[in-house]
Amino acid sequence: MADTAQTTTRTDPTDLAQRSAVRSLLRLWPFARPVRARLFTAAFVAVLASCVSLVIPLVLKWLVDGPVAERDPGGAWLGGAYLLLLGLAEALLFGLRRWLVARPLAGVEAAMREALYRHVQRLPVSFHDRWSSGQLLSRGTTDLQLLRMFLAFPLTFLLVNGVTILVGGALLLAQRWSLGLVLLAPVLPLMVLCSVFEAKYGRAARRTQDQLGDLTTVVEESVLGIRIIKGFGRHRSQADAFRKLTRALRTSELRKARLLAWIWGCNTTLPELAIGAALVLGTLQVADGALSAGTLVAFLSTALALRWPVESIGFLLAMSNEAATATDRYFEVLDEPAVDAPARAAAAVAVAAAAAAAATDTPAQDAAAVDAPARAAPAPPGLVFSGVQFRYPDAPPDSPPLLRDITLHIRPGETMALVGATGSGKTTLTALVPRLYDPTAGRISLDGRDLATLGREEVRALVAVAFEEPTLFSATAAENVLMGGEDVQESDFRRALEVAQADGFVDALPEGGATQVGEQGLSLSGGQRQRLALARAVVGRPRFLILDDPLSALDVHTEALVEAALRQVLATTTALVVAHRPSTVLLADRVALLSGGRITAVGTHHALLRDHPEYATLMSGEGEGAR
Ligand SMILES: Nc1ncnc2c1ncn2[C@@H]1O[C@H](COP(=O)(O)OP(=O)(O)OP(=O)(O)O)[C@@H](O)[C@H]1O
Repeated sequence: MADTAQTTTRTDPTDLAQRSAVRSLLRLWPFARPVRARLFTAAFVAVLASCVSLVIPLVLKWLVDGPVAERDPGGAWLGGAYLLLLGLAEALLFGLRRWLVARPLAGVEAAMREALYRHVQRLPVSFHDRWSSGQLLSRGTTDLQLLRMFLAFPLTFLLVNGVTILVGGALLLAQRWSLGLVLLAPVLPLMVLCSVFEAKYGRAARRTQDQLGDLTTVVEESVLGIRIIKGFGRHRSQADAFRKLTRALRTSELRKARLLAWIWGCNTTLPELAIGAALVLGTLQVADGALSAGTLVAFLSTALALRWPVESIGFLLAMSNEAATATDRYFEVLDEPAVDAPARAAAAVAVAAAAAAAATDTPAQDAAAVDAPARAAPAPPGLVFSGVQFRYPDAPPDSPPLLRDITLHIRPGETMALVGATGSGKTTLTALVPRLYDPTAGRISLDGRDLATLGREEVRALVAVAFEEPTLFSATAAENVLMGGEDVQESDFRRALEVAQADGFVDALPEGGATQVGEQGLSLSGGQRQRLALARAVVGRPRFLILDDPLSALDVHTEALVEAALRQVLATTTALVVAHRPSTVLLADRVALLSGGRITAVGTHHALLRDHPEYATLMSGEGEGAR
């Protein structure tokens, strides 16, 4: 998984070189827009606070040249009071800034997280095949935290520091232009150094954040696969993989720390040298009587007040770069096209092309050659596959399609068993019906309606599925079942439990249906999980039921009970059931044999046993690929 993540989510170094942090960060605007008033007010308040701090040196100048020089204690007390008030005002303004942004920015982070989650849910399964869960998790957690921190801190303070440095620089020049020039001498070299730093840090930040995603994947897999790890004694190899990744991450973090230390050093040393030089020159000028002591104090106080804004630019740039990287990573997911719209639009275009071609008999017919005949004729009721072809998006382009010219008609109310060797594509074929993937050619129709033109909601209302690997969520047993249908009644719930022979064990759970089944339902046995998944599939009384070997983890006795109950459900629905064993096949009215990517035979179990040696071998469990 970690490897997958590396190949699918790493950014090309040339992309990084061309990447502009500002352009990346500008993409945050739609999310920040609703709180823009607060953000702008907070920035204004912070600029005001910073300017207040620059007034302090001017009061000092007045204090030193006035009351102190004239030995006026009353004036000195007054000066002290002014300084205290200015300090207090600065602190209050900064406090106000923080109050202004804290709550709205938590809202921005939540909205971005919600948008990401919603979008991830709508992304095609092929996206999830490519992306590791850790990379998605780290985008939804660490990256979004970085973005909130950027909006709260560097975004404001880069502006505040910029304004402070400009105003402070003007004050320095106004107080003593020759000393001001000495002090501002490092500005140009620092700007060059900062831009070099920014480019290098951007690359290091990207690497670190990707590595963090890989690490999250390994941790997640280790937690979910703890039984396998313990069962096979794989602690050491898992620990080695983890250590390798943590070391790589540590190296990247150290590189970032080194870069930060380097820019911090430059941002501290060069201004300090300039202040030192200005101090020496200023003292000589005071000694010569060319400069008042108060002006020198004010000058140096202003210079010292500018120290923090200059020094902090390094880490503000670092945080901004990390935020730009986090934005890129966030939008890499958000920019992925979601399932429904394009597929439906494409289908509509193809249907229109076929209809137009059929009407005019123009060359457009060739363009829609694969689909046109199937689309022109209305499909009969039931579940119909017409010339369906499928290739996984990540399969090599020169490889033959996994499914080719699949043509199959499951009549309304009929149950069709799908039999084939391991890896022949049975699961893939069933995955096309709930539109987990769309066929690369051909058409599937449900009661005459083209599947490609149906929205997710419509497909979900018509089709229910139970996969071989039953997935449960960390919720109660009842919630896991009820998510299989809309507006499900208590009576439907009990019926579904009975059909799946799950009522006995669910009632025996400490809190019955209200018992939490734990992450992935791991607190239940494999057979219990499968029965709950089956109950979920039948609870909504779907018109079309897709079962992928749903009885494989049941003991012989329970399997017989579930089969008996399933027969009743199958009698009222149109079903496609992947079957590996004769007992499951016997639930079906007819059987389709999938071989070499095609349906090579359709008939009753007994007829196929008699006429098709391949089928007989599969059912006897003798074939190499049979299960
Ligand atoms: N997401 C995917 N991306 C690329 N190839 C895949 C993907 N999922 C499955 N395949 C490949 O497609 C082929 C068919 O897999 P599928 O799971 O449909 O077979 P199956 O007949 O259901 O097998 P089994 O009986 O073992 O469950 C396999 O060679 C598999 O490696």
